[in-house]
Amino acid sequence: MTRIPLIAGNWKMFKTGPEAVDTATHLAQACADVQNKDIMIAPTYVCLPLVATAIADTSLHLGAQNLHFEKQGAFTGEISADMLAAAGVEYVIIGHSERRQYFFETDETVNKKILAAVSNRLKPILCIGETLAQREAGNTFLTLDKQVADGLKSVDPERLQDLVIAYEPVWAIGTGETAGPEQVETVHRFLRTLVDTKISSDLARTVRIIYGGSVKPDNIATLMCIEDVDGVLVGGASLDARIFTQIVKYD
Ligand SMILES: O=C[C@H](O)COP(=O)(O)O
Repeated sequence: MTRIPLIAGNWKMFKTGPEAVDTATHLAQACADVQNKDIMIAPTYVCLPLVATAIADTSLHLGAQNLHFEKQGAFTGEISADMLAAAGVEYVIIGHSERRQYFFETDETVNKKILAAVSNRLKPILCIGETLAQREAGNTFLTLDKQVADGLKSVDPERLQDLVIAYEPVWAIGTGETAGPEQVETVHRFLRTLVDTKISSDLARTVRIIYGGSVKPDNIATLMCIEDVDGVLVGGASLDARIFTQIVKYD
């Protein structure tokens, strides 16, 4: 089973519209010759239509950083899945640890968001990861098991064909700390086995499991050599088109 690597950039709350268009345009030009890799960028909501236009005739894919699970309604400040789809969005990041930590997202709301995403043919990137305290308490696998099981609860596996799972140890995000290759290999193998045993063997073969947490040009090759690592979710190092291009073109 060949899984096309996904190199995804999460721009978090950075860049104005013109800055996002400029970075996306430079990235698209620099990566025009890249084959057999999916490159995705996720700007802020207000930049989505601008970036969608800027990358329309390029190989780049567009993602959003969040969504609301309701279709519409009195939810001030929120955006629904079908609004994202109508804006040209293809992927959506769900359950990022910053959303869980600062905006009190739970596995239950993550689950509703996954359901809303797949109902609107958006490709969900389910973010999971243990905190340092959970790792030190020996609860890494327990934490990840729960996040996957609860996050994907009651979702028909047939609708998860485009699912991406992003393993992002919370202690490695924006800290310069990267999980060691053995740690990443062990967790990714665990996650694929988990999908196999608890959800579907077919899905276990196709699901892309990507790594996030201080990915940089100097560690990307090591990470991508690891079995069961199907790509990366990059924060800080995706903000500069030149640096992100080095990550995309790691080989
Ligand atoms: O979504 C991306 C992750 O939070 C990783 O961020 P980072 O590459 O800045 O550590």
